[in-house]
Amino acid sequence: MPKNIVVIPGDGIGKEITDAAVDVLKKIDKKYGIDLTFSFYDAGGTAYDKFGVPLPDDTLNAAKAADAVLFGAVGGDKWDNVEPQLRPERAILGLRKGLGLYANLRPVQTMDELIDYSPLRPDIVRGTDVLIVRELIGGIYFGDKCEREEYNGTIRAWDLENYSIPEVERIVELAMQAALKRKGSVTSVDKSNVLATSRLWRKTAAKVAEKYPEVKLDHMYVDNCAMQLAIKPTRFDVIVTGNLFGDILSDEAAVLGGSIGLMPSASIGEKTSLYEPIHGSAPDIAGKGIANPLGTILSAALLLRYSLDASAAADDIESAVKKTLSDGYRTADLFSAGSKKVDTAGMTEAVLANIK
Ligand SMILES: NC(=O)C1=CN([C@@H]2O[C@H](COP(=O)(O)OP(=O)(O)OC[C@H]3O[C@@H](n4cnc5c(N)ncnc54)[C@H](O)[C@@H]3O)[C@@H](O)[C@H]2O)C=CC1
Ligand SMILES: CC(C)CC(=O)C(=O)O
Ligand SMILES: [Mg+2]
Repeated sequence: MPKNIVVIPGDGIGKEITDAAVDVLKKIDKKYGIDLTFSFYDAGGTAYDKFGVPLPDDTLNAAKAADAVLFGAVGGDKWDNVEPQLRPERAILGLRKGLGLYANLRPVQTMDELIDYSPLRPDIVRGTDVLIVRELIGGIYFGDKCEREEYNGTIRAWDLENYSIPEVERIVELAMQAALKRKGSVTSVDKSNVLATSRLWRKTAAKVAEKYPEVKLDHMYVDNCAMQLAIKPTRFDVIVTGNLFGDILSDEAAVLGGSIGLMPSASIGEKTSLYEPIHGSAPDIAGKGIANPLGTILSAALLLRYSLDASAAADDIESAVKKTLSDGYRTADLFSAGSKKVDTAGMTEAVLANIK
């Protein structure tokens, strides 16, 4: 049975990086005979320009029916004045909600080959291996919001943060399960000294943890966590947190790996899963052919492992990426004297050459 991969390039560098990952998947498919088929759909500003909506029904329906979704990124200054409900970012939020993708897994590792690319000291980042488990379809990104209302003689806007016990339970369960296969430690990150949602989060996390005596749970405030990631990242194994905090902490943690362009993610939930790099559409470099495709290529590896049960193929891609980096190939975001500077196409060719 062919496996149908729905590819949604989106905006900005989205097409450049998903093209690269599809080339890698095609080569892997030839080698392992997985029988992949690819179908391409619009989303984001690109879809808004064509159809007047950021997430056409066709795209959402195709994603729901797919074996897995590979997503690039959406957004860009061009659509800054579009009304909020039609902004490009609604496409990725709508896909996450529509597919029930409540968990976003963002692994961050510092490879020895890239130790010098972090702005942090090598002795601080060496050995970093963190899995950020971010709740993805709740919290402030999905609560009621008001763009503008009169209040006390002025104008205000607001966004509502809410979490229910089942929403917290299922994400903490997933983090606990992940920790069992890793170093057995979970840090639950919140702001329970201030926020009601965080107090519910913390209590619920502690309750779930009672079922996992072999996992060590600790709680940390998000402001401290942001600092600990910069001064002692190796203290973390699994971090579980809400939608907003997870979004911010994972961009920060990307610095530990060398570049945001390297960071993959898997969004999983009720049925079809979606795979995307953690970065956005990078309008500042879009169309130049210089984006780092490795975050998307590594997301394709996660797709093979989690959605298609093709672990050997996933390992193969990850080894090819490691070898390419240890051979010294670098896109501009990681370039320094002495390494071999390549553009998106050059990096993709180098990875393909390492899949024998
Ligand atoms: N999942 C998604 O579709 C996401 C979309 N966005 C959207 O993307 C747009 C741009 O947002 P920004 O805040 O600029 O974040 P961004 O992640 O797109 O870019 C931040 C910085 O990282 C660089 N960068 C990102 N990916 C790179 C890659 N693969 N290779 C080399 N350099 C890379 C960019 O050039 C830029 O300097 C916005 O419209 C935002 O809403 C942002 C995050 C996620
Ligand atoms: C564009 C946002 C909705 C998402 C984001 O920044 C992310 O998922 O990392
Ligand atoms: Mg983000």
